[in-house]
Amino acid sequence: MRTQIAAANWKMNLTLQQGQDLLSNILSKSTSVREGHAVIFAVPAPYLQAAKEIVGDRQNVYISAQNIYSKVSGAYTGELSVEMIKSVGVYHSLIGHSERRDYFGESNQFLAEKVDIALANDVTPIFCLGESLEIRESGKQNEFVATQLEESLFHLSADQITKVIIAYEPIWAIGTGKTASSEQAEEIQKFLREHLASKYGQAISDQISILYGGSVKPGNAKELFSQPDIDGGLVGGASLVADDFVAIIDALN
Ligand SMILES: O=C[C@H](O)COP(=O)(O)O
Repeated sequence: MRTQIAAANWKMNLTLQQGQDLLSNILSKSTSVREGHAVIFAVPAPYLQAAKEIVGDRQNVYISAQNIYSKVSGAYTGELSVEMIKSVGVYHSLIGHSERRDYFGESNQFLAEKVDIALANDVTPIFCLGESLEIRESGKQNEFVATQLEESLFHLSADQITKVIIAYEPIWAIGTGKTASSEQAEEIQKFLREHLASKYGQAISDQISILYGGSVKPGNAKELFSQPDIDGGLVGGASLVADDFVAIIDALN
């Protein structure tokens, strides 16, 4: 059984106090996260340490960065390194969120470097991919996400790929209130798993958690997460509301 994951992405929202209150509130309502499940909070960089302190030694709850740079240290003003996040006890990072790809021009090749630096430093990449509305309407979504996988991840060894969490996020469903139907999401996530299997074999592919992201809400989480190739969600807007995110955690299989 693959790990079933509810991952919150706060994006560029909340003050420190608001973030601390939200996290404490969620953890007080979701007191234990059972084996086989994981709850991850991708918080703004200045809050990583405080968030980590709130989580303490709770089992299966993790704090994540929203981005890392492809180098360990050096003259890269404004960037965040794996060594920095590890120094505050954080061992996860989103990599390749569509907002990073779109607004900051992050290419598949550049993201491959970020994945490499993360894995070389025992940081788990939560690697995001997904197609735009234009690509979806042209019917080329499978081809597009296959290229994203190939160019950023297919250089990894079988051992390395099992350490990556993948999040499929159709750009047209992010923050728009339009969710991919559970059939649409399952269809492409099944394809992603088959594509991983074509490279690494079914046994390896079956170990990789593939999350769905894009307007996940309490009302649709259960149906999405009950699909065979959807192993939880990467949640933006609804992760900013304690009761909503707790309901999404509760919807994990
Ligand atoms: O990282 C999360 C995704 O971008 C989804 O955001 P959303 O739940 O607000 O649509």
